[in-house]
Amino acid sequence: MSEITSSIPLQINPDLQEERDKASFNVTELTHIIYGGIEKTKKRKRLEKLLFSDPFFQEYQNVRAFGSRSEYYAASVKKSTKIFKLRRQHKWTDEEYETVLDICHDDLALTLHHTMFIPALERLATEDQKSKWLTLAKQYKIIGTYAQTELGHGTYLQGLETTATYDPQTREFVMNTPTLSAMKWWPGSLGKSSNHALVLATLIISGKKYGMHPFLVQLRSMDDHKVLPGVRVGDIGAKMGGNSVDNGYLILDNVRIPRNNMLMKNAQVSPDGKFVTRGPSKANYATMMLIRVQICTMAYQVVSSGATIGIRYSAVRRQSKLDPQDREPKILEYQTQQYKIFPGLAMSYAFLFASRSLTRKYEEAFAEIQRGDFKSLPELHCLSSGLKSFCSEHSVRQVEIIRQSCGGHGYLNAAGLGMLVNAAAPMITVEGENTVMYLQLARYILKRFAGAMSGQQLDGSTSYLSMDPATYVCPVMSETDCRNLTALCDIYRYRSYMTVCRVARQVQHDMESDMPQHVAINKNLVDLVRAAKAHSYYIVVKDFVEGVDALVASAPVIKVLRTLCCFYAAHGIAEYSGDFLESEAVGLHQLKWIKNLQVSLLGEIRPDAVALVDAFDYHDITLSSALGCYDGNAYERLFKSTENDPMNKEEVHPSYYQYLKPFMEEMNKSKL
Ligand SMILES: CCCCCCCC(=O)SCCNC(=O)CCNC(=O)[C@H](O)C(C)(C)COP(=O)(O)OP(=O)(O)OC[C@H]1O[C@@H](n2cnc3c(N)ncnc32)[C@H](O)[C@@H]1OP(=O)(O)O
Ligand SMILES: Cc1cc2nc3c(=O)[nH]c(=O)nc-3n(C[C@H](O)[C@H](O)[C@H](O)COP(=O)(O)OP(=O)(O)OC[C@H]3O[C@@H](n4cnc5c(N)ncnc54)[C@H](O)[C@@H]3O)c2cc1C
Repeated sequence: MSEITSSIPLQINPDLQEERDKASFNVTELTHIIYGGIEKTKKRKRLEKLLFSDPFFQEYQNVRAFGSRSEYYAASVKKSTKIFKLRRQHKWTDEEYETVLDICHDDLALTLHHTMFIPALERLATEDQKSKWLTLAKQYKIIGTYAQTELGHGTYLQGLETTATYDPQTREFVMNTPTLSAMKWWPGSLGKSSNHALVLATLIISGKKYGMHPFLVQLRSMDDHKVLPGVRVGDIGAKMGGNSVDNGYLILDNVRIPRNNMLMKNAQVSPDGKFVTRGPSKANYATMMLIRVQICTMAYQVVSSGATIGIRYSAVRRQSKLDPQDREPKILEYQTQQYKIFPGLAMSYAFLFASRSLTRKYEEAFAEIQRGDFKSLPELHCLSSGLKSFCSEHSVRQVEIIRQSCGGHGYLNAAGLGMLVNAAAPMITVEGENTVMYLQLARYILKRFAGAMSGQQLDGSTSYLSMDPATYVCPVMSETDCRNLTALCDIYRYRSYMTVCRVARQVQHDMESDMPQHVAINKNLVDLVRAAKAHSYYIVVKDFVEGVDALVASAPVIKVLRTLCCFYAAHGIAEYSGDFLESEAVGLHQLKWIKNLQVSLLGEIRPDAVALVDAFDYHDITLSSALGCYDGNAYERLFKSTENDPMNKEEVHPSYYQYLKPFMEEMNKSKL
């Protein structure tokens, strides 16, 4: 009788324990740094315990893995409502609620209610409107979504076709979807869940268009959830990932809403149809900026989860031979394996510091904006656009590399990596498609560069554009200098400066050659995006270096973070060496030294790799990966995962009786 069973051993896999035993630093200390202190870590643990003591959270994993789309959606609605109830019961703050979402690590059916609907009401409604709608939304007496994107337009907001025409006779807006391409298409929680939507539509008064404004529209009856007259709403279909969310379509046919349902913080329509604005013209774009900032944090969570799975698995998987006399090594010993996974590990810490810095800037600017001071808005818009694009692009790419690094098992749903990649992929598209957002940053950088050229003293993230390039000497003079974080940061800064400078001069030259501005810009779009990427890379490296420099921590923690920071910067220079050489930020000698350093740092990070991912302190249910579990019993967990698979419920699958059996019988009788 075979002794092979799917029971999970009680002890930690010795290969993983061995890694933990040799860590050079205190993992708990680093965990506290990651979560912002002991109290916050403890609070997170308490929330984790509260959530995961409910068996539903375990069952949910099964539905997610094996349920139909409809079952998955239903389970996700159940999960959302459970969380909403807990939120009310425990009076969670926004921060605590966000922690809960991090712990759940999955798109919830009703996510948009908190991530966009409520923030939009907070940012776009007047105080009177808030006291009505925000209160109802916070008490879950209405459930809403943010319906902006249309079938024909997502990026180009000025092209939105949904109309809100003011009727002064009845003091109502008449909401319409005039064409097929005008139907709302994509909003999360719209198809089946929400009974209200914040519809972004072009305001029309007496035949004149006044741009995009927000209107609160009731979609479904509050008694039986039936769709109201004039409204057509449904789900847009299955997606690559995120199928717990009912992204929807919406068609409005002469739906009348009271005048007060236009959110009027930034612009008002008086009862007799007069239009007045307050604040900057882009004030109605405020909710998108908030989510762009949050996407940077999400990118950190995605890449750090991927790194945790990849590193733990690589420490327990043994394959092939290094030393022919020795046993098969852990695949983590192979330099190529380290080269696939450690960039994701270093990126996790880079994005942790960068997203923290961006969030701080956002909070400061938001407080100013609330006081009516909009001076930081352009800088924040561009910084968040660039970092949203940079962090999402790099994290999604890196997690896919990590998935590949787990070989065949990485392709299984039970590995958790495919789901992670598919759920993270939309970060590249949502809240402004990355290329378009990079171009928003590029436009800002060009203006700032022009300002610097005309002698303006710049501040903020672009202040370095005032530098005199003639004074630049590569700060890496010897191999040892390569470990100097400030020197590496300077190299990024100069590369960014030169990339910006080159494209700015080219655009200027093209325009001076009588090319219309839009032609000159389009001719240089690829280089403009390159400049925005170079600037974003510099900001992330700078935030990482400054973040580590400012840390108050033990020497071993500082040491390991400096090593990671150095690796992150060196790896970027090696990966994009063409750009760094072309901009003369480094010469061939320096590049060779930096590449050598990059490789030797792989070996330095290796002993601490497991401890560095343990510090993220992800719960097994959060990671949802047989390969990345804390105990390292990957094979047992993989085998165990097959038990719940409906494919294995019967010894003989019904398809045998339906198709295979008759086919075999026919073949056996055939004389051919
Ligand atoms: C939790 C995860 C859930 C995920 C849910 C996903 C939800 C969603 O996806 S909701 C839909 C998101 N949609 C988007 O993000 C749309 C992206 N498009 C846009 O934001 C705009 O169309 C955009 C910015 C590309 C162009 O805007 P447009 O009005 O044409 O302005 P544009 O002519 O380019 O710029 C005009 C000025 O406004 C500025 N500006 C543009 N946006 C902003 C802003 N948000 N804040 C401040 N200034 C801004 C520009 O910098 C520019 O300044 P300047 O004149 O000084 O150079
Ligand atoms: C999972 C998911 C959830 C979403 N949730 C919501 C939601 O809740 N609410 C909501 O309103 N929307 C939502 N959206 C829609 C999302 O915001 C849009 O898809 C996004 O803004 C991109 O717009 P688009 O689809 O029009 O892309 P497009 O603009 O059509 O992009 C296609 C290509 O055109 C290029 N392009 C377009 N314009 C330019 C330009 N000016 N310069 C250079 N290149 C350009 C882009 O770079 C891209 O390569 C969601 C989308 C997804 C995938």
